[in-house]
Amino acid sequence: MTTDLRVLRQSEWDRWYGSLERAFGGVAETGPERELWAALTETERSIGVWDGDDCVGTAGAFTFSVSAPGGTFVPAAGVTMVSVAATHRRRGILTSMMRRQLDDVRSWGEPLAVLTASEPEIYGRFGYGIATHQLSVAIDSSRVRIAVPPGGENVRLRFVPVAEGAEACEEVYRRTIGARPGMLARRPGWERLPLLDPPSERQGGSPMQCVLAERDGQVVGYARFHNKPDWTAAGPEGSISVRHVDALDPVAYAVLWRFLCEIDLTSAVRSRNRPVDDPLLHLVSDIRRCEVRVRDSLHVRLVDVGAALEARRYAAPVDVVFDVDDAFCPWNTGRWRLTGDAKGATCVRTRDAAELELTVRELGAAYLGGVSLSSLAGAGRIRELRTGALGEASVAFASDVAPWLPHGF
Ligand SMILES: CC(=O)SCCNC(=O)CCNC(=O)[C@H](O)C(C)(C)COP(=O)(O)OP(=O)(O)OC[C@H]1O[C@@H](n2cnc3c(N)ncnc32)[C@H](O)[C@@H]1OP(=O)(O)O
Repeated sequence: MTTDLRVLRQSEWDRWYGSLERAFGGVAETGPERELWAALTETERSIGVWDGDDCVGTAGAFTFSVSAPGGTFVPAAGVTMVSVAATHRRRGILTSMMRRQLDDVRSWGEPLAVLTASEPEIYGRFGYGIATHQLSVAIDSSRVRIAVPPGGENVRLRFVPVAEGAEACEEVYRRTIGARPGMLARRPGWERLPLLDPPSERQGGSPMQCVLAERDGQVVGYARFHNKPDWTAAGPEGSISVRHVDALDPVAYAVLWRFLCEIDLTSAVRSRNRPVDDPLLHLVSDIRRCEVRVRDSLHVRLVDVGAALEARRYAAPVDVVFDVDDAFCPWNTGRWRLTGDAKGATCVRTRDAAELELTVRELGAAYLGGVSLSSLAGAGRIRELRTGALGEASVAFASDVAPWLPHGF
């Protein structure tokens, strides 16, 4: 069997996307979802694998800018829409697409590739490391109270139609992204993504509802959610499924969570994607009645080790020589001296003795400051060759605020 791997043509998009949909189970998306993904697909950065007229492999790459420790933004390829037809699985088609894609990303000059994985086991072999995690929380809101700091009485909440509130919500999002690593600066068109409201995302609940938080007439936060009514012999047991909560200050944030937890006729509030250091964890009266689960979120791949490590800032002065092994992108393999602090960094090739030995996966995992180098070393994934180098680098790589990817792509 011979297959043809090539850049996607606009005229092929429908067949290409249909092949992707089938690989994810074959349940067709709604019209608005399909239309949005068609508009967002960057065909010239996407590849398809064809067996005759049949599309048997898909992979896309969005043009992203990802927030990094120190408040910088790093150009990144947002790897997406990866699939191989079930009829053609496990004969190397994914590997061939990853090969082509990482070569392309390198030629585009983007130091990073990032993705969210359908299964976390798939991408490590291509040099991706798990850099951010997310919490899912299920709050027993019949028992848990939310503590609001002083000033809550000055925050006014009001329902607005989702479309009417969209611009104000997007502005709040825009103002929050620099504060956490791992967030995406949304390019024009992407503001439509959080407004998608397909039944598959509603957890059996209502269409998306939107509440704005305002102070002195200014929007300072918002919550979007679904309300799922339920009745038992004992009375109402409705639940709230949170889609988004963002606020510009702690008071507005707490007021929004209190609102979500106190909606009449409901006794549970669930959210599938919160930061691992979400202040919510400190607002609740009873953490044991908030089921919390952690999972992987953004996987990061350093496509150009030198450029990537220079593009972020460091929490403490660091001067360390890494010996990097990168089997899939050998141009990264070798010794690199990173010298940096909170103001900037250089990362250049060196012949000096190596101080830390690792693979490019560990650098990807630690890149956004949410996974510590010491923790990776504890798992035997990093070798310290100069005593003290690990601790110094680990402190420097850390981020005060946990990195977080607020939405998939
Ligand atoms: C960023 C995203 O879009 S994530 C979405 C990924 N897509 C999906 O999950 C859709 C359903 N699955 C698929 O389409 C396919 O099974 C894919 C894309 C995951 C894998 O495609 P394939 O062409 O079968 O992979 P390929 O043959 O190149 O496998 C390469 C290696 O990865 C391994 N591998 C592939 N898929 C998986 C998996 N799901 N779990 C664990 N290992 C895997 C293979 O065993 C192989 O290992 P080896 O090199 O040690 O032999």
